[in-house]
Amino acid sequence: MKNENPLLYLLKKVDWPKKMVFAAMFLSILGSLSGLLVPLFTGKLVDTFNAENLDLRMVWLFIGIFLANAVLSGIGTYLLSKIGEKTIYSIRAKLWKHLINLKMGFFDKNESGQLMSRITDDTNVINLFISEKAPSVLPSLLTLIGSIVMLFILDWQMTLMTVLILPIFIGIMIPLGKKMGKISKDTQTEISKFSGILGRVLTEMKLVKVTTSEKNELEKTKVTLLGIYNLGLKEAKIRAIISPLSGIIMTLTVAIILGFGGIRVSSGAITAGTLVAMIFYVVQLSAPILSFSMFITDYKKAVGASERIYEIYQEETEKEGSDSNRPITDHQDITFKNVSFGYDDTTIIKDLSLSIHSGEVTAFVGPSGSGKSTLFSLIERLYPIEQGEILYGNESIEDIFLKYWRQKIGYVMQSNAMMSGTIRDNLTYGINEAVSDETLIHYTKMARCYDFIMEFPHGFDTEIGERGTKLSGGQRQRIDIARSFIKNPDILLLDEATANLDSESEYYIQQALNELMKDRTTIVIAHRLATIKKANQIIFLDKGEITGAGTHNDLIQSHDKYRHFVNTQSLTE
Ligand SMILES: Nc1ncnc2c1ncn2[C@@H]1O[C@H](COP(=O)(O)OP(=O)(O)OP(=O)(O)O)[C@@H](O)[C@H]1O
Repeated sequence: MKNENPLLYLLKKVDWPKKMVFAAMFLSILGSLSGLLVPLFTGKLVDTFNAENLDLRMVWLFIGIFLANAVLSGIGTYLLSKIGEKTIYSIRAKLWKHLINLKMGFFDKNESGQLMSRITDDTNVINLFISEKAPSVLPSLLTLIGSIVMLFILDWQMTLMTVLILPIFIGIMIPLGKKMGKISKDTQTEISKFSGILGRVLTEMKLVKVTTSEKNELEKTKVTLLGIYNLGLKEAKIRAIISPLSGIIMTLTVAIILGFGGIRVSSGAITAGTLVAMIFYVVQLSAPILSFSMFITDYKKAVGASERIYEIYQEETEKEGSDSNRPITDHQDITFKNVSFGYDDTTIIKDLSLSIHSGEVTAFVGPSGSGKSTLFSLIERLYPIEQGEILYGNESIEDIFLKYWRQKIGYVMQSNAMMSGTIRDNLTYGINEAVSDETLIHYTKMARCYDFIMEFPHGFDTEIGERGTKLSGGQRQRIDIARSFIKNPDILLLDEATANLDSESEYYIQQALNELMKDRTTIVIAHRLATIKKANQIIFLDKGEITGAGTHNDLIQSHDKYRHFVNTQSLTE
């Protein structure tokens, strides 16, 4: 696996349009072969012209071959490019599909801007290679080999002298190509770093402004931008060597042919027509030689870009769990059995066992960093459990089809995550069937957000800006709650927001939550005394361990830390 060619690895993943590949190859081969006849006929024409009996049929045949060559090459090139475009489409679509299904841990480790750069910039480099460079390989190769063969046939001694230059050329090109590959890989890394910074800064612009960090951020990007600039210069230097070198080799070859050719024509060893044909072939050779010399560098660039995409492919996607058709019984208890978990080496959840009864309210309380949100992530199966298991009824949640499991759960996050788009888009995000206006009105009324939505001129179709920035914190919470109403989940994970809201807003949210929690298994990270008092059981979590469980009254009497917690946390009444 280690030494696998990453570009080849990506190409193997593509669904090739086999018939089209075959047709395109056939046409390009035909085009190249007919192209090889053109110099030969030109030579013949020169010789016949000299003999004073110009054969008109020959002229027509020549024009015919010339036109056929042009048309065949044109169609062949188009088809090859079409295959290139299809290939890159397939690579992008598959990469995106793989990426979106990766485990949460991957997204914790990688900056979103950098990932975006891999999907856009890196695939662009590969795109250039596949849809523009690679399709010309076969026709170029045929023209190259064919022209050399024809040259040998016409005059092998003279040809031998000219092709001796080729190994020198190749000997220079290969190390240059390698260097170019490395530069390209470094450039892509720098570009993705730059995209990473852009992504980070642009999404947290408010933080940048209020901390007056513009200058610092500009300084950071300066280094990266200079890095990209210097790498660009290095690349330009190599290209500056390659282009004139190819020119020199070309001129040298033509000079040899002309010099020796002149002598051989005058000595009668070859005809003038043969010399014309030979020069024609040498000229025809120059295009493929040039494109091959660049091809090595473009290939190295594409391999460099593929390597970074290959790395993403080596990351594991989320396990879907078993059979997608097996139904799951609703309203089951959730049981943690000796669950241990850590994001990396440090254990966050330690050998935790607990039962969450169906239809009841279980509240988690405990100091910051004790692992409450982590437990929610484990229930959502965002991270794989290291030891133990979580059961739904008698079945491990890992065995339930992932999509079904997550559809059973409504998660009202503390951050009240929103997508840019309209209020309607956000209310129905993740819901696959059409949601009628009546349903929206019904549930937004239950979530106490209908009135404020209607105050906007565009109602449900109001744009809320990136991550809902055009809404207030309280408004976002209620839209998030309404979203959960519409989803109608069996299990509700509720991370109560700690944001201090005015008493009216707080009252509405409380009403909405009470409504939402009815007839569901509710697991709540509680910050409101009202929620805690209502809970059927309260779990006190401390450094990933349960140190107390019971009702509010039980714990107030028996658990010192709990009593202290309730008294000092100034929980919202
Ligand atoms: N994605 C992550 N990667 C690595 N470590 C993490 C991650 N998320 C949380 N942690 C760590 O896990 C520990 C528990 O965090 P968690 O968010 O579960 O605590 P919490 O009890 O919900 O805290 P709070 O009440 O402050 O939200 C913390 O030490 C935190 O640093």
